[in-house]
Amino acid sequence: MASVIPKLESLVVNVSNQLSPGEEPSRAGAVTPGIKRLSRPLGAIDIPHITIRSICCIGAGYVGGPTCAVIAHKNPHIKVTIVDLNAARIAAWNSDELPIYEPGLDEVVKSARGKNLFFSTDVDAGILEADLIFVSVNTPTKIKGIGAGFAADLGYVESATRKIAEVAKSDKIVVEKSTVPCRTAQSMRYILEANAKPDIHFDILSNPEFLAEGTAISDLFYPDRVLIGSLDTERGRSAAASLADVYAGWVARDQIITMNLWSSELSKLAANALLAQRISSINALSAICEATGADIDEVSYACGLDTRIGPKFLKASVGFGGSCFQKDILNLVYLSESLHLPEVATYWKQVVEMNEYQKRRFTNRVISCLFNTLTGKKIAVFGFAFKKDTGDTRESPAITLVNYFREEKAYISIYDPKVEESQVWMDLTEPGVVDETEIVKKQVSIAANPYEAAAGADAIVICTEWNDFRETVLDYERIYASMKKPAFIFDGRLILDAKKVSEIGFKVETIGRPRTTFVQSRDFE
Ligand SMILES: NC(=O)c1ccc[n+]([C@@H]2O[C@H](COP(=O)([O-])OP(=O)(O)OC[C@H]3O[C@@H](n4cnc5c(N)ncnc54)[C@H](O)[C@@H]3O)[C@@H](O)[C@H]2O)c1
Ligand SMILES: O=c1ccn([C@@H]2O[C@H](COP(=O)(O)OP(=O)(O)O[C@H]3O[C@H](CO)[C@@H](O)[C@H](O)[C@H]3O)[C@@H](O)[C@H]2O)c(=O)[nH]1
Repeated sequence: MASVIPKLESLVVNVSNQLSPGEEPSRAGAVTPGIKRLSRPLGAIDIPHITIRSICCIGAGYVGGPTCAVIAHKNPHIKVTIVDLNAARIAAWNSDELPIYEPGLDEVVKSARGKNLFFSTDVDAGILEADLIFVSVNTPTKIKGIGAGFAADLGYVESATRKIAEVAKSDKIVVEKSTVPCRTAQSMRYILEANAKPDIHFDILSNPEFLAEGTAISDLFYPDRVLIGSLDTERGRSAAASLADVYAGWVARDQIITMNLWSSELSKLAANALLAQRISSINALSAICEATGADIDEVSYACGLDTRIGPKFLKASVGFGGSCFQKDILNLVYLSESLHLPEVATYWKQVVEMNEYQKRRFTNRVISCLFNTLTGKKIAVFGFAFKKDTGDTRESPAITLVNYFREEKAYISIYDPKVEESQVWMDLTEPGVVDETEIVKKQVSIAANPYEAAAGADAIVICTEWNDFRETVLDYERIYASMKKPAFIFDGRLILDAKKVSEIGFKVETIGRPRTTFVQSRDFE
């Protein structure tokens, strides 16, 4: 696998003159009868196109699973088969315990599974049968080789693409669902055409996914937009029309947008970069609030009322996590560097650096409030998932914080309502290091509930904004009674009514609000 990665990457960043005549992406304003392109909705389809009867999705992960389950649920006439090499994951999709937690997902899967929705490890059979194939495999940040730490590892995309070329015996529409660097579709086309059987044609579309974890089902049911990128050729437009029909099973036509392939690929990276940038901006301002007496929630509210800014994604936090934001921004940084645009690269990199700073800054505040030492102290960590309503811990800020606390020789007790215990040990250890879990367990334990986590603790640190941690849900008086005194709460998610909780006796420290306790050098109040 590793040996093919540089090949694909070099194609991705060096293809400026490699399109065939007549296959140049459309120019601004070009309108094809029946298809409105370039940010305009896809209207009534009056160009010939095939009706999709069978879909295969390669990759049964956080995106492939929910997205294609919803497609099946909303299109009972389409057979949808989701395939994956991971047999345990497929077995879980076929069981009562789905492999991912997502509100509403169980109902959607149960409505269609066994009727027109199937989960299988038989990748070849899925490909053979399908008219349209989603490639929804992982595209993690490369950890070795050229671009390590920044570039997307396209090995899984390449491998899935080669498999399609090897197996297909009829024309296929191949859809990039994974988040990929700009011009990956070109690389996929080279691979498909170079390996295809005679007289078999592949059309490639980009159809990035914008769902957020925790709200995946409602995001899929009511998307802000569905984006389809295609070549501006007759075949490209026709393939886009076929995919648009699938979404039109439940999405209004004027929300289905078509544009050129490269705009579509870049729009996905751009949307994530812009969202993450808002969080880093508000987190940077939270540091100013803490030092001045301003309140970040009030600042967010005031700014968000400006209709040009809007209120969403302005919640200060202990830092953004999740499998996408950091990975996709680093991908954009790498793309910018590959295109010899160092200033652009530096600009976006700062969004990630600010996020790292926020996690360090919050940890420093915990240490400083706890009288400048964590040695031997017990810290209860409330929440380990990267956000509420998911069991996903990828890039969760809680992992970074727990590691910082460990370095300070604290004992840490973690409670999260959805994260599996085995996942916590995986996240806190290096892969392949023998017996490391046993070493970690000397300092870290997993609690069955928040009361157990907090018992005997010096401080609670709220890392995830689960509703379960609000003072309206938890009995903080009981928790206070069980803790060492002074008992601290560090609210890294702005979910508590600090006044109410401090009335119980807690010392409450909230991100983006001035310090209330043990201020040595300056009186901020
Ligand atoms: N997680 C999200 O919320 C989200 C949202 C939008 C877009 N994305 C993007 O979607 C893509 C998938 O993300 P995810 O979170 O679903 O990843 P994931 O790791 O949960 O799932 C990917 C799956 O693909 C399978 N796979 C890899 N190579 C395969 C192959 N050759 N054949 C069959 N199966 C194969 C893996 O076994 C895995 O189960 C990524 O590019 C990601 O950036 C993710
Ligand atoms: O105001 C905010 C909003 C979010 N977050 C944090 O940001 C991270 C990401 O949250 P969110 O964007 O809601 O979840 P994701 O599942 O990572 O979804 C993002 O990444 C997906 C993968 O590309 C995209 O499809 C989605 O559109 C995009 O929102 C989480 O740690 C949140 O707690 C904040 O700190 N403050």
